Amino acid sequence: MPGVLEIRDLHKKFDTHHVINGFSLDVVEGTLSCLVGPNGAGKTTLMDLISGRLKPTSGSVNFRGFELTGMSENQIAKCGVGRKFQVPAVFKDLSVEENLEVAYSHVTNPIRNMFRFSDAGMKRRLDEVCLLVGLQDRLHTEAGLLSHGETQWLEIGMVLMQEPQLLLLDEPIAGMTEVEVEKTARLLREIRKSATLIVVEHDMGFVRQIADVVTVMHMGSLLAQGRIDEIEADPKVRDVYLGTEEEIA
Ligand SMILES: Nc1ncnc2c1ncn2[C@@H]1O[C@H](COP(=O)(O)OP(=O)(O)OP(=O)(O)O)[C@@H](O)[C@H]1O
Repeated sequence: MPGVLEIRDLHKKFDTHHVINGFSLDVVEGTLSCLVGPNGAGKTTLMDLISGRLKPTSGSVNFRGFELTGMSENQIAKCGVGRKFQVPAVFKDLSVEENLEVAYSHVTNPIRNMFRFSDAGMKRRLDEVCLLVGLQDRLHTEAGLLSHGETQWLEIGMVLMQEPQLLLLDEPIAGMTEVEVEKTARLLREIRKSATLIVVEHDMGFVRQIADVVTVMHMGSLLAQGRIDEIEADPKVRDVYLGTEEEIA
């Protein structure tokens, strides 16, 4: 099946340090892929290259026919690629609703910010997103007063305001309670109904819960890709990442 995202022979060097080393990948539309691999494998750098935060040394990142490598971060966002970082970047003094409004205006058009209260499209999206991330009862709460989990969901909501077709998430459950993790798993499966997701994740229990496809990186290259059971049984993945059976369990 053709990929909605096609990465070909991607390289990124920081001086002499070859961090992404001939990485190629096809991501199928409507799937939730988990990107795993040892510390320093290049996962975050890869997300930075897809979202335009970094420029590759060479290679191609094609999303829905658009070559992203020559585009700015903002242009890439407008093409439908949304990114959520591990550390939330919400505006703590603004309410949940205001944060979502700002996120909507930011990508559509900054000038829209001035007219946001009369924007019916934004209101519709705000209602949809609040319901999806479960913050409909916290609309008027200052973001700084939210729990850790709620803050993460707000930030996911802020990215969703831009209606991304591809959503990149960096370790979304870091620091969450068990209940929050369950809720986040449900949320990501729900988002998957209308978008493709790539989630960088270390927690293999969570990966088992959510992933359609698992992509394993090692030293800047693709080591393996497949269903979770295939990945967990793959000797080369066990060698460099998962370790022994006891460690997997
Ligand atoms: N701006 C930079 N300059 C130099 N080296 C960098 C830079 N950014 C990342 N690196 C190096 O690139 C390598 C890959 O880092 P990256 O953060 O992408 O790995 P990762 O797989 O996300 O690791 P982790 O799971 O620990 O977050 C590391 O050795 C890191 O030190």
